[in-house]
Amino acid sequence: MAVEPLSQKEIEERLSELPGWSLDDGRLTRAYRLGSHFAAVSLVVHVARIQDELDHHSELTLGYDTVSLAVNTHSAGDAVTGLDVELARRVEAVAPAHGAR
Ligand SMILES: C[C@H](O)[C@H](O)[C@H]1CNC2=NC(N)=NC(=O)C2=N1
Repeated sequence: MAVEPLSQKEIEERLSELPGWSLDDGRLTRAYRLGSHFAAVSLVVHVARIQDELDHHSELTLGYDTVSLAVNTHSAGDAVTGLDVELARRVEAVAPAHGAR
């Protein structure tokens, strides 16, 4: 299935419903802070499962108590698409249960 790049306006509309997410250097990005290193690892594992389910993968970075994501769609020429928004929404839905803020 071909995925189309979102326009700048479409990206801004989607971002208005994703607090904490922004467009940075052509990718949707968000950094979370967790309550411990183990909580951060746990969120990474959960995100990895979501990414495999969606077959869509961010650059996912683990710090001591931080988890950062940056994603665009390689198959759409590294544009931001609905797949990136879907991944962001799915991660937002589970992050609070890990104590992410
Ligand atoms: C073969 C596999 O489905 C593709 O390489 C998928 C995997 N994950 C992906 N992730 C992202 N961010 N963009 C892609 O185009 C992409 N393609």
